[in-house]
Amino acid sequence: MEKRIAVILGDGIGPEVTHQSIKVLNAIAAKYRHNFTYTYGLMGAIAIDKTGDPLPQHTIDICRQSDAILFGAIGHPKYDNDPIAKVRPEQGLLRLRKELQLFANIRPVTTYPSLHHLSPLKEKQLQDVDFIMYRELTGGIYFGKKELSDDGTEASDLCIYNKNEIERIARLAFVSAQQRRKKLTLVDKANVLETSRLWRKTVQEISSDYPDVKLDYMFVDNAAMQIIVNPKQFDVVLTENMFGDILSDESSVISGSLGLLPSASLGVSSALFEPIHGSYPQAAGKDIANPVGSILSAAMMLDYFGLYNEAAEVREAVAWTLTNGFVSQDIDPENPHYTSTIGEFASDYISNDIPPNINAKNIAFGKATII
Ligand SMILES: NC(=O)C1=CN([C@@H]2O[C@H](COP(=O)(O)OP(=O)(O)OC[C@H]3O[C@@H](n4cnc5c(N)ncnc54)[C@H](O)[C@@H]3O)[C@@H](O)[C@H]2O)C=CC1
Ligand SMILES: CC(C)CC(=O)C(=O)O
Ligand SMILES: [Mg+2]
Repeated sequence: MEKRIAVILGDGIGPEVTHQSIKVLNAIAAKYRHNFTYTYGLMGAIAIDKTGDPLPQHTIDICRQSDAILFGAIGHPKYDNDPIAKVRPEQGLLRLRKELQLFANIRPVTTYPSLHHLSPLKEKQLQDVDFIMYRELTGGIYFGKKELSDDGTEASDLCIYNKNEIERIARLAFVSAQQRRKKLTLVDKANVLETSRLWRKTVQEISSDYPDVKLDYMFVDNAAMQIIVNPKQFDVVLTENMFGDILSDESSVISGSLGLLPSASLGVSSALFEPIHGSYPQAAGKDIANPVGSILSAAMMLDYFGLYNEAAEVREAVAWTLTNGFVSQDIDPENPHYTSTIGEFASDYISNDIPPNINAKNIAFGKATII
């Protein structure tokens, strides 16, 4: 199969984690005789530095001309710490999502038994957790009108949703629930927010088209608590943009680290795949970030291409690295491995280059060589 992949490495750890995904995709391509070609575009702080624009037209063009987009992360402390900067890296990502109408952000949350003992949560809370979050991605408060008063002492952000925006992602979430455990939880703040009431009304109305799915509702403050105390109650979680942003970072604690969770952002004719984390600037260039969220995003991309066996093999390679202790310092600070080592081992596993009796404890920190 021939696929053109637009790659946006971005800022901070974006390049180093995305390079591991490319290693893994290349191993898949070689093994299954696919031809993946990569075209690179700039976005974020690096794009501002080089062009003055966080999303240059060239990047939009290559994204439109590709079959899928693989994205790292954007963001830089020089903008985070400058509240009056007018041009910001995040504007690039938000604009790209809007331009390509990437309205459905899908974030699966699973746990790995081999990591349970490293989790801050109790083992019994982690067993059998398997849910998927459908986060609306092109509407809501992130895209509403922003205002700052002339004297700079008052600010507002408008949260706006229309029925169509709610319905199109809700239908995807219902279909996902039909293919899973047939439960859909709408998370909102309908006791307070008019937009949330529109979400409830719209989702209620279309629920009759999916009679086999049990629909329930949860206020977002309660959901933030339930995700930690009883995560296995969830199957498909549907929510608006900002709530989904916050709850999915929180959900990553169940898996073990923010660095583990992948995502797919689907639109009408484009699809983008990115880990849910940001640019983690403290780790940039140190080869210590967890690449698994990015690698699993590449697996979601393979699913999107219809390459289900290949996607399953990438997930198997990741599970193998985690089970055998090839993990980064966020997972195991006592015995950490480099980002690049984990990527190499995952791709070697796919290429069948891994000796069966390999053990992380016999590997020097950061070196993909057996002692
Ligand atoms: N999609 C994107 O590109 C996003 C960009 N950002 C931007 O990223 C920058 C940093 O934001 P933060 O709030 O610090 O969020 P962040 O997600 O970059 O990092 C938060 C914390 O999560 C952990 N972490 C994140 N990714 C990790 C990885 N791969 N491996 C191991 N640990 C990891 C680290 O402990 C880190 O301090 C900001 O400029 C922000 O605007 C934030 C979220 C998403
Ligand atoms: C720029 C932010 C809205 C990105 C983010 O936090 C996310 O998509 O998870
Ligand atoms: Mg986020």
